[in-house]
Amino acid sequence: MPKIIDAKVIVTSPGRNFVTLKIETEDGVYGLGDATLNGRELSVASYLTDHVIPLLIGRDAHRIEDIWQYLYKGAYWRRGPVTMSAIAAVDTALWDIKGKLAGLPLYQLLGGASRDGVMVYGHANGVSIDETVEVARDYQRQGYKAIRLQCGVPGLPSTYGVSKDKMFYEPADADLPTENLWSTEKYLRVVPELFKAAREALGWDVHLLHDIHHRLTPIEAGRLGKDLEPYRPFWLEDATPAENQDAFRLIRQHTTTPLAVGEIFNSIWDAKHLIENQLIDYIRATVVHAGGITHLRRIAALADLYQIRTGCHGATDLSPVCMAAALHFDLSVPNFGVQEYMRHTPETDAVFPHAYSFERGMMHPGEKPGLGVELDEVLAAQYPYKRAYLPVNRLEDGTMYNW
Ligand SMILES: O=C(O)[C@@H](O)[C@@H](O)[C@H](O)[C@H](O)CO
Ligand SMILES: [Mg+2]
Repeated sequence: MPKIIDAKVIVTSPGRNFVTLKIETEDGVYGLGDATLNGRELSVASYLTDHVIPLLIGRDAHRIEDIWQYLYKGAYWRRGPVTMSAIAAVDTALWDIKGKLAGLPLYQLLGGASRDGVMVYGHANGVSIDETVEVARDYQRQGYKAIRLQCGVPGLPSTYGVSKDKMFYEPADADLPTENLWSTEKYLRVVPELFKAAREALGWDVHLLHDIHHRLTPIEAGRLGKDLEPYRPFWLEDATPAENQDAFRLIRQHTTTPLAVGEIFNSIWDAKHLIENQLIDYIRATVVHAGGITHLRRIAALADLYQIRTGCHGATDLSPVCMAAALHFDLSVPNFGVQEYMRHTPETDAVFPHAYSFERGMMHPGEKPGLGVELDEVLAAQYPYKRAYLPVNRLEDGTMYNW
């Protein structure tokens, strides 16, 4: 058996923080797993170093399911983003090891390719409608088949999704949380105008998406969904906070615009009611925050029974290790929908050399055994951890709100 003899956590910040688990086996094969939890990174690093790594030493790296169950059931305290990101990192690293030992890219172990490539969506943003549409046009020229549109809201100094750098979006931008202002009324006026302008400029042969980022009540989301129907959006993302899964029923009663949710979900229990009641169309749970490849496959299998497709989260805080894992999953899973792709900076890509590639709107995980991602530890050591928080949001009267 490939016995686990060592494991360690590597924290590096090549432009942003990443937490990576590296597991080594007796025969010199190692695997990597992403454990990055944006703005709360060191809690997962500690969970792994102090509480998980001692449990791994001496185990058979091939027993992925058993180790998953051991860490999930054995903790007694189930679920939660810290626990599930830590379990995800172990799970991903073990799949990487299994692929390397088999001499096969991971997607082959997951049943082989179900498609030729993975459709991804890019994040087009600008302070104004015109600027956003111009950036979207640029994505279209690069061959993107799906584009998410986010623009500034007139009257608000800043909002989710709009960045100074048009190529790289990074919300965790400060040593203490940046405070943003929010007005639902102002926002609801601008988004239909944005979609109208985008359809006029880009035509109908491109999928257009939008992220509400948890900011509307169900009835407000129903109204936005209805207002956008003439422009046929591919999806509306995170329309309302999903702690109350039944909130999505109210949105559904008012619009046929497809709904996507789940980037902050950490287990199948967060999605069970949404899926079984067909309250959503796309499930956005991803490898690192939802218990790894093993658990994500379980979520996708449940979703498939209800014709719900996958749309994995893929922002910059999901490391190239997670991106690679997601692409192997996407290529193999029967009910794939789309994959988010926010480019990493060249500094990040240099620390994590990888086999996955992008061409004309489609991505492929590559043919290297395992995940096909490396971690240059010498380079990583040059970028020490730097505290960085996600922003917070307040209404114009100062009330704390959802970011
Ligand atoms: O869909 C997305 O990409 C977002 O909602 C993210 O930018 C999200 O804000 C970050 O990943 C938070 O860490
Ligand atoms: Mg989102």
